[in-house]
Amino acid sequence: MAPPLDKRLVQRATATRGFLVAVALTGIAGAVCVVAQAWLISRAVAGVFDTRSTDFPGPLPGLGAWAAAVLGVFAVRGVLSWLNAWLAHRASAAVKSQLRTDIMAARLARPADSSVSSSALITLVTQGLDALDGYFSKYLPQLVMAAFIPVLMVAVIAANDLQSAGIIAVTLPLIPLFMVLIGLQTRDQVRRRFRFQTRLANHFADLIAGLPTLQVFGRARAQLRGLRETEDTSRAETMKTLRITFLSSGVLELLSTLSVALVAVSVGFRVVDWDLDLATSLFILILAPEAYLPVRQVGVHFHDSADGTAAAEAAFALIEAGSSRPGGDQPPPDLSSAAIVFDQVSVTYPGADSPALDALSFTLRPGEALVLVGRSGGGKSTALAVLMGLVPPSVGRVRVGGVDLATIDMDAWRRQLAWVGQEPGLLRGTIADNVRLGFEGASDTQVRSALDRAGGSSLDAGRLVGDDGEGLSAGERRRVALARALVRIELGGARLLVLDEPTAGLDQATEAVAVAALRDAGVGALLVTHRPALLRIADEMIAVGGQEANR
Ligand SMILES: Nc1ncnc2c1ncn2[C@@H]1O[C@H](COP(=O)(O)OP(=O)(O)OP(=O)(O)O)[C@@H](O)[C@H]1O
Repeated sequence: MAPPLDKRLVQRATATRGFLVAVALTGIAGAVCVVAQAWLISRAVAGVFDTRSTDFPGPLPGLGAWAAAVLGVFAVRGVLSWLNAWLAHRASAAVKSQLRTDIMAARLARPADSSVSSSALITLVTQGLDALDGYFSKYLPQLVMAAFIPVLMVAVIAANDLQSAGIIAVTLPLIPLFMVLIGLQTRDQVRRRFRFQTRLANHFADLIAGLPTLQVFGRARAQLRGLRETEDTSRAETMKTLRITFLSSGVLELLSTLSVALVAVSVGFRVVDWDLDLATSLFILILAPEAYLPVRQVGVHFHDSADGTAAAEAAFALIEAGSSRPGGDQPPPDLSSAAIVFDQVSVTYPGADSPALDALSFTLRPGEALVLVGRSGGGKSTALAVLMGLVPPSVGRVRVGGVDLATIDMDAWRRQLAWVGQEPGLLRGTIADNVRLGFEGASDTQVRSALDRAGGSSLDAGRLVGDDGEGLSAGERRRVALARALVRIELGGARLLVLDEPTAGLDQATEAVAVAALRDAGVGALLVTHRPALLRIADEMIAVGGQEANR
């Protein structure tokens, strides 16, 4: 079973401690109202039946005052319970927002982390964390109330009748005991359900993204079958969890009902024997279930919150992985005069048996253009990712002007780089907006000039681009990315071009224009390409993944 109180969740809830204290206080104030209400009802009812009662308020008309008092307490309880729910939801919203910010910061620290897919990340920050509502708005406040209210109830009952208080004090701990036993059985089930739900969400996201391919290959229907199977499994897991939830609340309900019945039997016998007056017995009978209720509710809300805690575990794993930011604090040496040295750099991705990049060594001097060549899958893109600080070397090191890249401030280092990837990342907005990612202050004329020199003279800078470059051809995306890199060098002060097949998909004439622009950029370049036009501007070729180098 998950611990009753997840320390990491509560520690993260720094913004919400005030809220949580207020939630507990309103809950306890509500319990005091319950005691007052029980007292009023028991006196009023006993007064009607027990003409010998000294508290008898008089004949029936006098009951009006009692009824008004009970209604007053009801109203106060209503307000307190509304306030309690409002505060709990505020606390939950604040924690979720804090966790989302932390997850995004962790992802930004390790943007190339392949251990969590984008769709899994999206599922986690949306519906995953929303499941924490149950934890913060129900479970946590209930846990605090379960710590105070039963003690208050037992103390009040003990002041009136020690025997009833004794029965409650003995039977009450059985409920948490059973909760622990049930929790031990449900822990694995809850985790399994969370995994299935995440898998279903990922499967669905993949399916939507790959729909055109699946249609062309005539596999869309087969995939739908697969989706249905995953959905069926997820439904079966949900039903299993629900069965356990209903069963466990039934067990806890039965246990507390039997315990209250014990109190009722003991009180009943003593009322018959005139050992206990009617008002006190009614008071105890009304209060007894209230002593068990908060503890029982903890069990109910524990299941409500289980999805949230499973999501929180996934969130913490991500945040903790992201807390080890690549790089350090050292300012990077200026690439106009510093050489980059790869010294026996190897990378083995998590879970892989063999290295993706094996003992790569080369020196890139200032202003030099160096091309990485080699078989597909040989590790060329991985070498570029190491240079940009997106993937840490598993073995070996990269030195810049003699300084280990692992100790350099990554933000400052990346300001010296202009990057064009195999699949350039474009954001929703205009083409000009995407070019300005290279340098925010670029004027319209500068954007236009960069687009022209990148072979994009036919591209309208004001044209809208959808999510992830939707609406642009692969070649058009590369030209926008090239223009962005040029702006980065000319206006943003970048000193090294990092290019991964930047002219793939361009026709010869457009490629010639782009290559000329890259040659004229006047900075060093580390590029991966198989295109002869680009190979010609290289000062040196480095073999990666087994192919011989050609000088
Ligand atoms: N994020 C990742 N997680 C796990 N393995 C990866 C990851 N990225 C790449 N790989 C694997 O590492 C190896 C090298 O990949 P990389 O993309 O660096 O090769 P490449 O030489 O650039 O290939 P290509 O010329 O086809 O673009 C491949 O076997 C690839 O499957």
